[in-house]
Amino acid sequence: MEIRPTTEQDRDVFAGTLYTAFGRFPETPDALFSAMELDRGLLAVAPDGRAVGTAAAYSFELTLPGEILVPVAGVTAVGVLPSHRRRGVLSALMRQQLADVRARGEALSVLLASEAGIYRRFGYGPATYTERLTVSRHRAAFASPRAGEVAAPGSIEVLRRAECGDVLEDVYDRYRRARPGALSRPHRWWDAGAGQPPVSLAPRYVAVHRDDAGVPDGYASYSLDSGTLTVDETITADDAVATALARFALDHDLITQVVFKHCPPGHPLRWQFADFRAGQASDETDWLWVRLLDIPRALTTRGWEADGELVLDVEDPFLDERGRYALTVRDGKAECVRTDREPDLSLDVSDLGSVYLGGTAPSTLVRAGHVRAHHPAAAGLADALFRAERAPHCLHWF
Ligand SMILES: CC(=O)SCCNC(=O)CCNC(=O)[C@H](O)C(C)(C)COP(=O)(O)OP(=O)(O)OC[C@H]1O[C@@H](n2cnc3c(N)ncnc32)[C@H](O)[C@@H]1OP(=O)(O)O
Repeated sequence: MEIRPTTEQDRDVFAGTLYTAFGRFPETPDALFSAMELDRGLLAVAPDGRAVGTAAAYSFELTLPGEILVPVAGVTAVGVLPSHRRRGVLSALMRQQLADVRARGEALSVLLASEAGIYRRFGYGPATYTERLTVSRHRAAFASPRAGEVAAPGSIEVLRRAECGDVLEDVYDRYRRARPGALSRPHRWWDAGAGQPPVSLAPRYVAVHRDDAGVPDGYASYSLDSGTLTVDETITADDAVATALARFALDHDLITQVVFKHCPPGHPLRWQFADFRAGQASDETDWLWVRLLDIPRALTTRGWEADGELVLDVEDPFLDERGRYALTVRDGKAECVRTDREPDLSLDVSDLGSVYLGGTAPSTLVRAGHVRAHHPAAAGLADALFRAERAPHCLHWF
């Protein structure tokens, strides 16, 4: 079997193979295909010349703790024909793709996993989480007066998605730069309506918040159905604006409940209600999976809030690599060098991916038996070091 890069001429065969892998019959070519970077695509071709597997990657920027932006590969469009599964086609695609990502100089690769059982073996670990919050409108009074005080000054205008122009793109871009775990949404995504609402052009209303000077600083896209107002996403870098947009949704007439999709775990909204049980969290799930391809570079690039030292023994079975690294953080800057000192923790590269953005505590993985702590203080030390001031969150779908 051959793994070969794709070109524009492969668009139809790539799409056909991928759709068959997912068992779908799209009536029109998926808008997502207009955002596809076919120079980053791979086809697995059987000896008879038939394409049997696909993989691709988008070029995104990921925000790391410390508001540091890095280029990453956003792995996507992975599929193998049902007739050719469990013969190593995906493994061959992943091997080639990881080599390509490294060759491009990207230290990290990320993805959303269709099934959680697939990607650990390739070195990916779940790193950000998301949940939905369902709020009964009639129990949603804020604890006054304190919670009301944090609402932002400014105004809200309701637009249709098609009337929003560049507003959503601009607001999203400011938001994602300040939010660890967030991905860029390249212009062509907005242009082509590639993705989920409100990136797609599906009919939606959008509450656009503007500050006192009239500059858009937040939005919530939503739809109404059978008494439920569903918010696809609330995007703002300002907590007070998020509060104003939540209040707007909760005060909407003709509804009994508001469903806020894509909330980061620990969202402050529940704490703002007089009745703590007014909001119920559900459907917690992993979102972004992270894979480190250059461990010293990845560790020295992210921001750090606590000083400390840790020796990590990292195994990467898929790439047949192993390394022991001394990570030293002083004044928020990290150094990471190979060492032969005794390790504090031994872990798989997928577990390093899970803790990298600060969204998974190393001690949880020690307790789960994934990570080995070599002395009693090691897990606590690692927790203090990897913790991010703000939990990473990603809601971009790709
Ligand atoms: C980022 C994204 O695009 S996510 C989308 C992923 N794609 C899909 O879910 C589409 C439907 N599924 C498929 O197309 C295929 O089943 C794939 C791509 C998931 C797997 O392709 P395959 O060619 O069968 O995988 P391959 O034979 O290389 O398997 C490698 C290993 O992963 C395991 N594996 C493969 N798929 C799965 C799965 N869905 N769940 C658990 N384990 C899996 C195999 O058992 C094998 O394990 P082993 O090394 O211990 O023997």
